Amino acid sequence: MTVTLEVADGVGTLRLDRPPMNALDVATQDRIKELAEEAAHRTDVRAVVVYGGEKVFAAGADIKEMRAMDHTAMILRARALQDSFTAVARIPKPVVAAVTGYALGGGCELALCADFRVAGDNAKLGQPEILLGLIPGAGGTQRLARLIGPSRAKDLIFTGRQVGADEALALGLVDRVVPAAEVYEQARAWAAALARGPALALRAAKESVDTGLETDLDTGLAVERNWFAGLFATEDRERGMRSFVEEGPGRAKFL
Ligand SMILES: CCCCCCCCCCCCC[C@H](O)CC(=O)SCCNC(=O)CCNC(=O)[C@H](O)C(C)(C)COP(=O)(O)OP(=O)(O)OC[C@H]1O[C@@H](n2cnc3c(N)ncnc32)[C@H](O)[C@@H]1OP(=O)(O)O
Repeated sequence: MTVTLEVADGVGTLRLDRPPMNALDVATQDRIKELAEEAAHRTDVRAVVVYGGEKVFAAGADIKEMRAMDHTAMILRARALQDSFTAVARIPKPVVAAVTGYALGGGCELALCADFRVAGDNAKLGQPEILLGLIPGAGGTQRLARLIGPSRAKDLIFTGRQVGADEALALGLVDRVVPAAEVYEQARAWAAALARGPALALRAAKESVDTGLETDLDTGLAVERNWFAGLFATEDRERGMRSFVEEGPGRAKFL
């Protein structure tokens, strides 16, 4: 199976394994959607790591498969492709991408669906679709511009150039750069720390920030205030405020 979901200690690892470069064919894209939806609903999954293995995250869509496609086939396929990646972005739990080696095209677009990206010091990211006469087709034009700004996103999309880990960190495309051998370990540790947090408050925070990026300010503020008020009904809120009052500041933190 090219994609699996392994769950341990509250962390679900969405693992791509389609040698040699984790090229994303249709079957893999569909499987990513299925497992993202499973991770979203499983109560034993409180945070997620997306991982392609020690050597490569994903080199993008399977060009050999795409080459056989005609315009009609892609018209029929394009929405399902975006939906498979949006399923990852919509997981209502913290998601950390563990980026080893190449994350190109659809691979970079998959990493953009995570909340955070930990990159190995040898990682190379980019959207090289322009070199194929295409543009990113799995959300990259939207998510990259929202993450690093429109002009930086246009630079990467117009040129198709790859950026190394240090430049990706400077751009804000990745959040942490670690030795290549430690990528999964560090990404999982981050996810595990978040998995210890108040699940509903984390869901509220993610949905409020993400919805705000997709709508007008008034709607975003409405989402925030509804969640803020709603969280007053939770046990986590009771416990958090009780521990502050009875045990002092700092007791409530979980990270
Ligand atoms: C109804 C039917 C539908 C069917 C169609 C399905 C539609 C799917 C649509 C998905 C669209 C996603 C949207 C996305 O925006 C579009 C893309 O992602 S386009 C692809 C973008 N990626 C790239 O352009 C990267 C291409 N690869 C490279 O540049 C290089 O391989 C590399 C990653 C820089 C690594 O270089 P090297 O280290 O030199 O290694 P090789 O080049 O020799 O590669 C090793 C081996 O892997 C194969 N390979 C690498 N990348 C891909 C790929 N993207 N697709 C397929 N195969 C790939 C390469 O051919 C070699 O294979 P080998 O020769 O060993 O057999």
